[in-house]
Amino acid sequence: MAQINPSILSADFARLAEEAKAVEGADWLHVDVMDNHFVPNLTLGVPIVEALSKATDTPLDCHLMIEDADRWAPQYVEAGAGSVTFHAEAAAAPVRLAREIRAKGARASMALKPATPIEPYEDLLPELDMLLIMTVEPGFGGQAFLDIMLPKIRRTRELISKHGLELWLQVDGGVSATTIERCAEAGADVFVAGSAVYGTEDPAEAVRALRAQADTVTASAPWVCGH
Ligand SMILES: O=C(CO)[C@H](O)[C@H](O)COP(=O)(O)O
Ligand SMILES: [Fe+2]
Repeated sequence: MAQINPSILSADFARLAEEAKAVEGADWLHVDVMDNHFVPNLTLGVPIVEALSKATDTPLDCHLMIEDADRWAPQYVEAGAGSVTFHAEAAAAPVRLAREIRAKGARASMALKPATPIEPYEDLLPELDMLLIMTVEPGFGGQAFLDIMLPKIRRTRELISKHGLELWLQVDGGVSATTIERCAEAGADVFVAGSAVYGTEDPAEAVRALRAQADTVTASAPWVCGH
């Protein structure tokens, strides 16, 4: 079954706890951490992740768009994140970092910006629980989906299959009712959606509708393992 991870970036930051509860039933709550250095935007950090993890039963999927990921990522596990994604471009020692995240008890995930190819990271895939392919330039919600990322999603799915891995393949950026099926057809099975969830009247219903739409594709996909 496809997983839908609503991005809190598109929620009302003055009511974060209520907004987190509004999507209970989603698989994970996606939390975008930005430091105004790795990306030109600033959002939230460890204390807010800690507060959010106490405010909702939905596990937190922390997407760290920050420099010096090696130093900071483990702190997000300690703050209560169930999955921590660092950027390949921001990690000095990605293997050591992934092992540290796993050893602390969270799922380890690595993200690639649009211009970063997957191929140099092929041998690292067994160290990861999820790979995130950005389908916009990271930094802001509400941007248009980059179709040119579809071949990279496809190639990544092929590498995962070739190595017989149970790695989740996440897409993030511009995922909506008009783009989710293309992502699923290319091989994604975890879908982040910000504006397509929180920009609607009924975020919980938007999550259900997106999941049903993705499942029309993933239900028959050979790569989908029992999530
Ligand atoms: O990582 C992100 C931006 O860097 C966000 O997760 C993403 O943009 C979600 O928002 P939307 O679905 O509106 O594109
Ligand atoms: Fe994100």
